[in-house]
Amino acid sequence: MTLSFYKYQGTGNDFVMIDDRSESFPEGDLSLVRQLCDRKFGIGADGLILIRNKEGFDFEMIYFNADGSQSMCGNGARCAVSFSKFLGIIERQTSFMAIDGEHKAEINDGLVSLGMGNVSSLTNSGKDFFVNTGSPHHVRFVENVEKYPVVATGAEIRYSKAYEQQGTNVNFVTPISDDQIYVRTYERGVENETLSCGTGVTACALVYGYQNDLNKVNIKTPGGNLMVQFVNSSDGSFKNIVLIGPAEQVFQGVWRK
Ligand SMILES: N[C@@H](CCC[C@H](N)C(=O)O)C(=O)O
Repeated sequence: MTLSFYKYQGTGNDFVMIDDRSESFPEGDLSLVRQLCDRKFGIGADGLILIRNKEGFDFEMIYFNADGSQSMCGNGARCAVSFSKFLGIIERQTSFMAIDGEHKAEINDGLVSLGMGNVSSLTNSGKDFFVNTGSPHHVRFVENVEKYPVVATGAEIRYSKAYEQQGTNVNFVTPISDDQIYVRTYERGVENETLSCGTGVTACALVYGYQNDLNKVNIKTPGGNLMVQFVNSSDGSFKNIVLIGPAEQVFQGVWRK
């Protein structure tokens, strides 16, 4: 089998990107997805994205975590927008389909602004929060996130009774200033910490915005900086949510097996 691919990263969350408008990728072959994402025996990535044609939209993004499971991916979607521009499918603005529905996005000077789905509520989980931003996210505020045991505690929460059914991503947050937070994320489907998680930082920004009556939050992650803007209704519901940050092509190649 021969497969042409591109590698993209968005604040260090990295993806194998495949132009699959011909629909030749065997999308049901999850062991192939796992193999391609394997960092020792494959190309290596947090996830794999197929770009396909979709009637009524510029394209469809089909996202797989490194373990073959599927969900919405914010950083992956920003990379998919950048890749679609590279392929000549879009110019500056787009409307595309993802697993959680339609998204609109725009590229300006390498920065991708991605419209996210509305969030109707934040749920309290003890002192923590749960928010679904297209993917499920547990949010915990901690003293010093740079020193926090993200992988050990993240795995404990992800596999806890409360999330037995679907699992969850787990975010740890330390405020840096009135409008900036530092976020580290344990990702379901990668089963490890990633350098950044787009739906995760969005969830954390909404919780911080709710607590501090903000409409915009800057986020630092181990992989770089992001910004989330939103209309905050002050009752735990949010609309016009936009995730903004860089998305870059790293290399292209051919995989043979
Ligand atoms: N890295 C992603 C989130 C990918 C999905 C997640 N691991 C899940 O299974 O819920 C992002 O940038 O949002």
